[in-house]
Amino acid sequence: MELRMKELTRQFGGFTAVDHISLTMTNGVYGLLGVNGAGKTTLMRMICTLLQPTEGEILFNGQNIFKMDADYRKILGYLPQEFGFYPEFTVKDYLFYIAALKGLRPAVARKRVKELIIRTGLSKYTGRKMKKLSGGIKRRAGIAQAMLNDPKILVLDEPTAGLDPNERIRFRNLISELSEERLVLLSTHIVSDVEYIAGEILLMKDGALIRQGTADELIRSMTEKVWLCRVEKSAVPALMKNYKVSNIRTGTHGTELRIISEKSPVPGSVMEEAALEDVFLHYFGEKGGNNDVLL
Ligand SMILES: Nc1ncnc2c1ncn2[C@@H]1O[C@H](COP(=O)(O)OP(=O)(O)OP(=O)(O)O)[C@@H](O)[C@H]1O
Repeated sequence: MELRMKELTRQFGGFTAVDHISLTMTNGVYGLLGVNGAGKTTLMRMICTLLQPTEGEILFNGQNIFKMDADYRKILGYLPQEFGFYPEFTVKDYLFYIAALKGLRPAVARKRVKELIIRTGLSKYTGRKMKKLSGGIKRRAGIAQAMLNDPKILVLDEPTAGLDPNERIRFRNLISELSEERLVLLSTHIVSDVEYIAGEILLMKDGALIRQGTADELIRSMTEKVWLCRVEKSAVPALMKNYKVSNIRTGTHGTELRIISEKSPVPGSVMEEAALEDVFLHYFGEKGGNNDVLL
């Protein structure tokens, strides 16, 4: 299986939200990582045929997905950032409703709903109204609906947004499990969401794909280094202004900063091994302490 984007572009008026992206994906988990407004949702909406490209094309096994139309949607599952549901529906009603919309035969729908309720850990909540579910449980229902047609391509837009750390880990594990024998594309601006489960990480900035690779490959692609610097508290504002600071820890013996920089920022800085969070800051971070995406 192959999903291929060729020079994919989407403009809104004069603004280019997705800028000539060329990419080939096969089975496995792809993590689309970028700051807010990078163009992740726009890209995903095109992959889900909800938005026409201004230029370029998307091919599934060589066929244009917009021409494949319903045949393509049969093999697609999509969890949007905000997904609509009738608030009065119970989880079970909701899943059967989506199964009907997807054109599943009743016997198949019954089997799939049952399987997915177990797989997504929804057994306790089947009779609960959608409007009464917590964010994490609602997203489990969202994943279950996206999986109803056993899609070959599963697209998840910020599936962990607003989840607590436990739910986030549960979700990651679930996505890993679901990724067997299918392509999963998930978008996030949280590094840890993709660090362990994405075989391939795609870095998106201002509509373009600026890098792709495994976590290790991306770490090796850094031209800057990571430094641990212990300084007096009074030196912190100047360092924050002039460097990309990924972490600050204040202790009894002064303040320790983790800084991304080509050269040692202050005498006595110790070079540290880079992590994926540092890669994010290397490519997306700004000097001047404006790194709230990370902190
Ligand atoms: N329908 C639209 N009309 C005009 N501009 C749009 C439209 N949809 C998206 N944009 C713009 O395109 C850019 C990319 O938006 P998009 O939602 O794809 O980014 P994103 O990476 O998914 O961000 P977020 O993580 O905040 O959802 C933004 O500047 C956004 O304002």
